[in-house]
Amino acid sequence: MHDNLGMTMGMFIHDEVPTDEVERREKAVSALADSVRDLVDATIRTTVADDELAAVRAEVDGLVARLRTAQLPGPAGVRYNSEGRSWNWGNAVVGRGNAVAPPVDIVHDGFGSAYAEMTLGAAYEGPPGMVHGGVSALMLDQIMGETASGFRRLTMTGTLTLRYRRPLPLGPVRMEARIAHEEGRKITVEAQIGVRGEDAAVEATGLFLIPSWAPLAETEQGWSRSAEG
Ligand SMILES: CCCCCCCCCCCC(=O)SCCNC(=O)CCNC(=O)[C@H](O)C(C)(C)COP(=O)(O)OP(=O)(O)OC[C@H]1O[C@@H](n2cnc3c(N)ncnc32)[C@H](O)[C@@H]1OP(=O)(O)O
Repeated sequence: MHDNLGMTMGMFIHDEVPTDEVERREKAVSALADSVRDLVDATIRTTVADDELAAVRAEVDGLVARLRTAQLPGPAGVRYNSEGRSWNWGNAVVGRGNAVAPPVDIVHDGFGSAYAEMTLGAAYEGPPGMVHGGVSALMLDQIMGETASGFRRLTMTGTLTLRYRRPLPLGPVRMEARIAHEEGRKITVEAQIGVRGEDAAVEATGLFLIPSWAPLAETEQGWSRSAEG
């Protein structure tokens, strides 16, 4: 039988880059990702003529070639240094270098509770003018996982249950998560996303597990910034 323990702690990359250097690079990478996100939005909504599209495409291809002159052999991974700083610039939700990720900035207001406010544009559409249900699920999974972990322990999503109560319009949205219950390696998190100040559009309950291969105890320093399984 194929076991499911394909992951190990060793998959997290110890990368001894000083924290100030990580932060400098993170700023630069985030700025580029923001511009690329803008490019995605502009691509979706542009009505310029076909020959102008072709001209823009040639310029974009040139930029891609420049970035490819020096790059990692695979995904960005989850990295950490011995100062307790971690970074995961490719993460599908909070990766600072990931322009495909929605513009989410999760705030942890104490252990076991978090929120995020963001504006979702044309790139996240499902039903006309509404946020795609999978995008809501994606963002909720991340905030719930981070809430379960609190950057003190490693957690992975075991089960995620969503109830889509009403459509969520594109535009400014808010999500919130909190730990509802905890027992051994099992952490239950409740969350919701909706228009700020209105009833929730999507409610979520999730069971997050500290995998059997990960330390159960909290780390001494914790991870000061996002990492994920
Ligand atoms: C750096 C930090 C920052 C962390 C920041 C976190 C941000 C994360 C955001 C991203 C989150 C993701 O996308 S994570 C990626 C999506 N999730 C995954 O890929 C997980 C894939 N599944 C697995 O790797 C594994 O099945 C695990 C780790 C979930 C469980 O394996 P295990 O650790 O060996 O667990 P096991 O001993 O079998 O079971 C322990 C107990 O849990 C129950 N259990 C096991 N699996 C499940 C399940 N899926 N749903 C419900 N319950 C389950 C069992 O019945 C058992 O109950 P009992 O008998 O004890 O009663």
